Amino acid sequence: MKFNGETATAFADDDEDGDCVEKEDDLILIKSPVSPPQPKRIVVGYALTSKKRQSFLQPKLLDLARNKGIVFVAIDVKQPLSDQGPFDVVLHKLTGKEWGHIIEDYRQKNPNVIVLDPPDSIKHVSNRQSMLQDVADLNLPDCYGTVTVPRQLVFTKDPLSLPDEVTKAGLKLPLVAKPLVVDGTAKSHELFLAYDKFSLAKLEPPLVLQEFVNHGGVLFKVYIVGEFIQVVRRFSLPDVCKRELSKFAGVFRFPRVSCASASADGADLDPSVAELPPTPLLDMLARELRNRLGLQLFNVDIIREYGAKDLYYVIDINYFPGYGKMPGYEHMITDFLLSLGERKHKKELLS
Ligand SMILES: O=P(O)(O)O[C@@H]1[C@@H](OP(=O)(O)O)[C@H](OP(=O)(O)O)[C@H](O)[C@H](OP(=O)(O)O)[C@H]1OP(=O)(O)O
Ligand SMILES: Nc1ncnc2c1ncn2[C@@H]1O[C@H](COP(=O)(O)OP(=O)(O)O)[C@@H](O)[C@H]1O
Ligand SMILES: [Mg+2]
Ligand SMILES: [Mg+2]
Repeated sequence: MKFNGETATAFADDDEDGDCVEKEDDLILIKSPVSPPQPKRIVVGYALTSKKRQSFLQPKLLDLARNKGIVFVAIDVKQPLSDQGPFDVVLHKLTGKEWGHIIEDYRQKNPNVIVLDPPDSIKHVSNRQSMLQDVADLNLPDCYGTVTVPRQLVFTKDPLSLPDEVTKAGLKLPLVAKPLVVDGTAKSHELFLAYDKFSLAKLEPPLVLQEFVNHGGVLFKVYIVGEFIQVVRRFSLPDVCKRELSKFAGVFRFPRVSCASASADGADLDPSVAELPPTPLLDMLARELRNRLGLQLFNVDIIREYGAKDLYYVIDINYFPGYGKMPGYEHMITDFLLSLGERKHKKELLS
């Protein structure tokens, strides 16, 4: 097409790849796309137990993710991981040493893939002693309250020597006895409340014996997803009074109260018990723990000592917890995955 002695061009239809084909007489020029670049699709491979798949990959998460260009792809653990993908992000929560080796090897060979989270960091929080060590070492400024851990003793020997060990360590009754290692089994969540130290001999080591802290029967679960934080209230064990302690003896198994999806958020609670920990305190705690633990997906169980307004105890840290119970979790997860995709994309452009 000629116009004023100059060559004018007209766009033909977009081709399949979005490149534009420009026709000029019998000359065909291929031009780069004129529309802004489309955001990259994020492919998330996941290796999860069937229980976790059901609770985490709910339709509301999958739908929102699809709308935001995030696709979830199941990893086949029976096939080599390197033959699958390519993935931008890998989410995993499976137990066993073998899986740990597979994922570590994959991480090393694929440094551009974001693996959530590193197996060594997960192992660190699967032991009830090491998981709290980082909290004990924190030394956060006290301006919004004090964060510490209950006094505790790790016991791995003959159970008959337990009462003596408890006396030597100077631990105060009652005690919570917890299996040392958390491995995803129901047994690793079988906890006991001990009213006297002699009955402890009935329990099976390795154990962590932790001083019970009265906290008004409410626990705060702080869910962390990268830089996002959300806190919910859950029901917990009731306080133990001195009279009760002098009246009873024995060890009592107690149910997983705080794990139940029933939230204590709407309950009619004593305001001094229900008041959430200050946001700046939780922000600081989450940031420090994320860095120290090297984890992005975890939650922290916190209690506040009854009658001591600003004294907080971290009692448990869980890797990749039950996010599906958290209201609006699908937004937090998809926003986080998008931020990872963006970070990965920028890194690739620079390399
Ligand atoms: O399944 P859920 O939703 O009860 O999640 C469990 C968590 O509950 P929470 O979100 O803290 O209320 C649970 O937290 P708690 O230890 O109960 O505080 C654990 O993280 C559990 O994993 P594992 O058995 O320790 O490997 C989590 O189990 P998995 O989902 O990882 O199997
Ligand atoms: N030191 C403690 N003082 C008071 N209550 C506790 C203490 N430790 C645990 N609990 C209660 O027991 C529940 C389970 O203990 P936790 O350490 O969180 O184990 P799990 O990993 O099985 O959730 C807590 O949610 C809380 O209700
Ligand atoms: Mg817990
Ligand atoms: Mg736990």
